Amino acid sequence: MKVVKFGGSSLATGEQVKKVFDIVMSDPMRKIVVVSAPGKRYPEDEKITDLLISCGKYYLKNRTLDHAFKKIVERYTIIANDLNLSRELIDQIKEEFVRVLNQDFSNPIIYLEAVKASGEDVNAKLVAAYFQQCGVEASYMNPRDAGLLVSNEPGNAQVLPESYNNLANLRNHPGIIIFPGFFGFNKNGEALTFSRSGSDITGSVLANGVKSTIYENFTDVDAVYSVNPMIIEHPKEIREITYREMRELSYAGFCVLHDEALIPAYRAGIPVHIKNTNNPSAPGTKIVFERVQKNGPVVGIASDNGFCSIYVSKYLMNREVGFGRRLLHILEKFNLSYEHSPSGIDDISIILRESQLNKEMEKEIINYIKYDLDADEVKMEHGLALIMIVGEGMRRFVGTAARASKALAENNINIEMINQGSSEVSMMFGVKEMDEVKAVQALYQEFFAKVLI
Ligand SMILES: Nc1ncnc2c1ncn2[C@@H]1O[C@H](COP(=O)(O)OP(=O)(O)O)[C@@H](O)[C@H]1O
Ligand SMILES: N[C@@H](CC(=O)OP(=O)(O)O)C(=O)O
Repeated sequence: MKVVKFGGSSLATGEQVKKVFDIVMSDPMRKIVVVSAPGKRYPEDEKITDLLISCGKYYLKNRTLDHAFKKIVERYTIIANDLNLSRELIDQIKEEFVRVLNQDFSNPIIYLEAVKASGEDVNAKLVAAYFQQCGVEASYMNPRDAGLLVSNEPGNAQVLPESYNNLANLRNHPGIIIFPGFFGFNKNGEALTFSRSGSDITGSVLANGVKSTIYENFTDVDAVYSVNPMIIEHPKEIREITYREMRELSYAGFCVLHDEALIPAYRAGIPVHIKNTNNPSAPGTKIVFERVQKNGPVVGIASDNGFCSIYVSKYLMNREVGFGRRLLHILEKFNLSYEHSPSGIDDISIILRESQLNKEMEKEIINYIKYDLDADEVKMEHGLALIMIVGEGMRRFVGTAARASKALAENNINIEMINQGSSEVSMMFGVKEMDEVKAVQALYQEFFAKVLI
């Protein structure tokens, strides 16, 4: 049995849904199909999930349907019409969105979660209706009926361990199951979503639950590339990558797969295969336990921006037992998570996502650190980009950091900080945001220009 996930780009139009159908039908092992809500048809287009967020917020405030609602119904209507689905189904879709928008308003956060989840839920019903119309035994599966239980963390839910046993029963379900991605239910029966792009997580969780032979994740690119294709044109394709390498790269900016989508598959030893809905015969990328080392130490280079650093210096910090703990405790008080913390004898930097902070908090944090920790200097630096070079081979190859630093120096890029991951499969370079693209290009030249993948 195989679990197959199709992302928003694979379901953005009726034509795309037909491709999805052909792909599923071409392999009788493909029994569980996880779907996202329709995504962008072209770069400036809007994703259904974004439209739902804006429409839900508006309805909550004004109790009237706005322009976003019209666009949502229009998108599903176009898709349904392209697939020759009945007028009745289109009316049901509209009624379903009106029903979701008129649910209990008492908890605005829970309300918005249900609205967000409805994009996937309605799409799964639509896709199931199309499969049935084509004469295939297929049915929509509600995550609540399947027992997909999640934690009470709106917009960032985690799967509860008991879900896996519940989901195992799907193995006995007749025909093809069309399962909405992106959300599950808490123990009160309320819909809660994973973080954005979380349908990838649903696919991986289902793959683990039913012990799928493989988890196939269909998207709109031929493979995972060694670098974001928006930065380098036609970058080298990765054929095989380990779970650990892929998790590092996903977390650091390879948005092709959600970084939390690897662990459930990994724990059950299920390989993940990234493939292209628009070119299903392309070999794609396999995510596996171990791979044969080819072509040097680095498998991929990811980057992301929107980071800041808190630099703290204090003479004899090295001798002060508990300094690090007290510093991190201050961040904990402000409910801040951090990414890295490179340190020296008398100083330490904490790298955080800027979006967690505002000016007020910033001032307060600096004061706390200055006075509670009696620091000599505390400063906040904004506008940082983090570049991550990743590869299991880095453990064995000598001189990877030197090659990377030399490539950056030759391109006149100042390195603000360097941090090697403890597992030695990743190395982080902090640069100014304005240097991000140039830095990725320089590193790509250094590590991939002469490689034959
Ligand atoms: N290293 C990479 N390899 C492949 N795609 C990448 C990479 N980094 C970023 N991407 C982007 O990820 C996109 C696919 O992810 P996403 O839009 O979430 O797909 P889906 O709609 O299938 O969920 C690609 O179109 C590509 O622009
Ligand atoms: N539709 C949700 C979940 C998702 O996974 O979407 P996509 O497959 O288009 O990344 C989102 O936009 O976040």
